[in-house]
Amino acid sequence: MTELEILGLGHRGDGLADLDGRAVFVAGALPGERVAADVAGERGRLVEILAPSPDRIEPVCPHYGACGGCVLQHLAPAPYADFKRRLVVDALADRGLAPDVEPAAVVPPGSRRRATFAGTTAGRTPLVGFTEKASHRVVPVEACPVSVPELLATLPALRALTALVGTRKTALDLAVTATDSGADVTVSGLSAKDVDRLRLPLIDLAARFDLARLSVAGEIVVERRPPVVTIDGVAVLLPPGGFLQASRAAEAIMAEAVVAGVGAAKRVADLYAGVGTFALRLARTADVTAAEGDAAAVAALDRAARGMTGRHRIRAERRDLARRPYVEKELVGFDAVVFDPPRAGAAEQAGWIAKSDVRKVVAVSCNPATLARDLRTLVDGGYRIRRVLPVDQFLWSSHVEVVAVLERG
Ligand SMILES: C[S@@+](CC[C@H](N)C(=O)[O-])C[C@H]1O[C@@H](n2cnc3c(N)ncnc32)[C@H](O)[C@@H]1O
Repeated sequence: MTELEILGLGHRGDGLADLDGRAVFVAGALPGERVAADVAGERGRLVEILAPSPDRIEPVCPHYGACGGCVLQHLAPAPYADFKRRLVVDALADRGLAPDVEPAAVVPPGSRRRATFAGTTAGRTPLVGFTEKASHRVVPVEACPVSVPELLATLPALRALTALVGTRKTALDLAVTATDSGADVTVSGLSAKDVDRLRLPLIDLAARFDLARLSVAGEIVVERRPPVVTIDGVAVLLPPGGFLQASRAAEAIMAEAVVAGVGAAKRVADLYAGVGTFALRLARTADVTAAEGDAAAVAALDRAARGMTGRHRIRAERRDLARRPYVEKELVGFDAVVFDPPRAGAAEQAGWIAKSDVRKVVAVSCNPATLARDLRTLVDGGYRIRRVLPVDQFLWSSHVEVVAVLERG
């Protein structure tokens, strides 16, 4: 057992101590605390809090600590929001960037509308929940203060589905989105053969639990109601397992920052557009070219765009932007570019934007490290960072979204 003084928080939310000149990370410990820990390598297992921080609070979730979903429920709201902001400040500083970073906008509890549960069995008992931190073990959950009630209301259906599938070596991935028309459930970890074997009971299960749609192993097994989400008043029919911002509240904050960042631009490129979270809003004031790699998302956006009235045109294009980014000459004529890539960022694409004459750029990202790399490229190309807004979409996790607005000159 070793006594440690906790000096700060690491970027995964663990307490950070210095032991004879080397860093030790202690999950559950807070800055300013003195703790006893079992240390192995760079990890310390918290055994006892000898002197607690005044910022320590009681976690709201009964599964906190066992479930690997949340890491910072024990930290008071103000230092917690500051931690999220610091993640962004530090990532930018690592690339030599020091713009003003606004306070993090934190979403309320109970606002997450999509989650991937894990389903397994213990004997014949189905267990549905989230996995433990750094392990495949499933921690069954009854509550999840992060999620909208509609997500939790699917737990009985997910348990019945897991029981129906029976014992397997690896847990099922049960992705659920709470849509305007009910739960959209997408199961992976099964084969087409499993679907053939279980088709009728799966259809029956979807009816019994009133699921809007159930897709398994890439196939829509039953669609009882089209799973629709409304984006800025436009109905979008979601493709199974397609991307959607995890919280409607976060989506609203991010979209407002994107629309304000684009400002009066009349021709906008929305790159990595998904089903149109930003494009549909931007089309209120601008012609939008929306590029996205996922064919089903492009089709959904195209269909939604055709259904809107009183807005500008959206041209939806399927394109792999990692292999075929918008190059300098294709960017001519756009007043603004929005890009919102996956975690790996948009290194190539940012390189081309940096060479372009586009006046305004809005970068949206769920990974501060790759965002910082891409912003560095843009700044080196002559852009100035006008705004950086961290958005805490993934409550009590160590993840953060960011919207950054840049302008040429
Ligand atoms: C973080 S999501 C953002 C989607 C959208 N902007 C939104 O807010 O809903 C990233 C999107 O990039 C798409 N994507 C991933 N890799 C891509 C690639 N190489 N080329 C084009 N799109 C890609 C994904 O399908 C996903 O829709």
